[in-house]
Amino acid sequence: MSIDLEPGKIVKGAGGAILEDVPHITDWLPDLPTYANPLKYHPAYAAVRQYFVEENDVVAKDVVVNVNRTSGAIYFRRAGPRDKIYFKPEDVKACIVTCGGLCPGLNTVIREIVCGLWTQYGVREIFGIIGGYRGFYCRNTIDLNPKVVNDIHKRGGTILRTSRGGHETSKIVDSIEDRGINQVYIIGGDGTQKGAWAIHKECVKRSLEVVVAGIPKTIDNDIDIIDKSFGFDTAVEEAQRAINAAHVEAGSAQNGIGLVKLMGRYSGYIAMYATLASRDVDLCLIPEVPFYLEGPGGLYEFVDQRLHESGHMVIVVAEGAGQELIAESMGSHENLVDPSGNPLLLDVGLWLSQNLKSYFAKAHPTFKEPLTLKYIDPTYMVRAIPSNASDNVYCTLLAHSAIHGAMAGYCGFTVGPVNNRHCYIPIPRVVSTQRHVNVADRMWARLLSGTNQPDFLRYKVVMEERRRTKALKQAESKEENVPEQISKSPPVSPSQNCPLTDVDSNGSNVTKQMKDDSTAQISTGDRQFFPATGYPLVTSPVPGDPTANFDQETP
Ligand SMILES: Nc1ncnc2c1ncn2[C@@H]1O[C@H](COP(=O)(O)OP(=O)(O)O)[C@@H](O)[C@H]1O
Ligand SMILES: O=P(O)(O)OC[C@H]1O[C@](O)(COP(=O)(O)O)[C@@H](O)[C@@H]1O
Ligand SMILES: [Mg+2]
Repeated sequence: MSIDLEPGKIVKGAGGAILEDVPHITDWLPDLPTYANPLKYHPAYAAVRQYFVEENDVVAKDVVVNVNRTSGAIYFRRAGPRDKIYFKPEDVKACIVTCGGLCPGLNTVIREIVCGLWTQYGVREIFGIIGGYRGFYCRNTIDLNPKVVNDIHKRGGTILRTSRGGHETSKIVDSIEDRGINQVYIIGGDGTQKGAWAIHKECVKRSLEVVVAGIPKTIDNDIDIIDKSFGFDTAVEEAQRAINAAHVEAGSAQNGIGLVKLMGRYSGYIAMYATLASRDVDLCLIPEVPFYLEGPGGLYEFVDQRLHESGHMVIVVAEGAGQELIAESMGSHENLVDPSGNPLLLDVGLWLSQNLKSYFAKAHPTFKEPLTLKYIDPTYMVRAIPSNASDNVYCTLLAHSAIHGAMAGYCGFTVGPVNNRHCYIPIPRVVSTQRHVNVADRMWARLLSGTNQPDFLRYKVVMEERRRTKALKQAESKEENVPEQISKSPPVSPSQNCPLTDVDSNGSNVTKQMKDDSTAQISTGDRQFFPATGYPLVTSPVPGDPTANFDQETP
């Protein structure tokens, strides 16, 4: 998304420090009055010394730095209650909306925004927008108060319902204006936050006395900058149950494989953490590491080896893994998207199950007993549950940080912890890049050393060879001349030769030669991937990219 930080919001501090600040309602309504924060007189908070955040308190983006390169360090505005607020509590009309996919903890965030506004600030008019963004202009609101939301944190999902698509900025802002809403709390992922920024900009354009606060939600943990998203820990914990079941099934059969598919469209965090937590997983496949099946260093070879060693194994696959490989093996297919424009994924779990079964049934002579493969897909079960204890506390902090920011007049922000301290991050900053598992940092190395799985580094070479072989076969079957670019492929140097075992149409093993060509370009229908790596095309740093932020350890 090409939205930039507002120029006036990059503040230079002492010693070369840079504050990436968030908008404030006085940026476009400079003469607004201020009011004393009622928390000063609140029995619970009045006794807490230094409860209020100082105007110049900031949070460092990076805490691990080179001592010789501290100038130019980036900071965000610290979250928390301010001494002065820009809304009289009795004048506040707040609304809450949830958008995008489900995530454990949504109801807790709703509950804590309602209870926080009600009990800390004395706000009495709080509305729920039903069914995501389109609910602003298609549905009536519901009244929210502490009684209505009292028990909702014990339930999965969102009492406000959610949806994809339907973001029509002007209709939404018309509805905000018509209803007299002046605080808008928007809970959702990267798509939702982009929508929140569009709403904020429209409010500024219309000079409305309205603040927009974003609370980041993503079960995939793919929102950049913040330490971790709420519901992620719960999802990883729940995934353990599926992995345990897969392990039991696999261990109770000769040549047993338990295959578990977990969520993660572009980012394999759930799969990686579930693998690290479980210790029963032999192979973890994530979107950031494209894999291949046949030949040296391939998946079949590893499965073969692990089954011979242990008699069973567990594979965890993130839903976004192997998309290019599947698309390529399917030939032509439709590129479908959901109503928000997110690509609909091909089912890697089913595809992998079928391929493993047919490969080991047809092609593997050393197996005396057939493969027993159990495929478990707990994806929606993992995200439909209520949040666990630590996520509940985290959701509370997010909600409170959001209401303190909004009452203090800050807006156009996404709230979240950076290095464990909550802060207000300009929305453009969190949506301009997507967060990925950094396969060059120590967490992925821990996983590799635990599973001893292949690194699939020869992926590009294998894919290029597959395409060349396919093109040759097609040309031969059409009894045409071999196309010039295929027949004249450069000779392969002996050091680059590596055998690749594949299966011919009779099920026999065929050994081929392939060329190590790391500059190979990849094209797969209309689906877009990073050409040199096969990683899906997204805007953030990717593994192997020298400009990637290697400082950031995974959470
Ligand atoms: N670039 C965008 N601008 C405005 N609204 C968007 C944008 N991308 C997505 N949205 C809206 O945000 C909502 C949620 O987006 P989606 O991608 O489905 O989930 P998530 O927010 O979890 O990433 C949808 O209603 C969608 O229309
Ligand atoms: O079936 P749905 O609702 O589109 O959800 C599937 C997608 O939702 C996710 O859980 C997260 O999506 P968002 O964060 O974009 O809402 C993905 O992992 C998954 O691909
Ligand atoms: Mg998203």
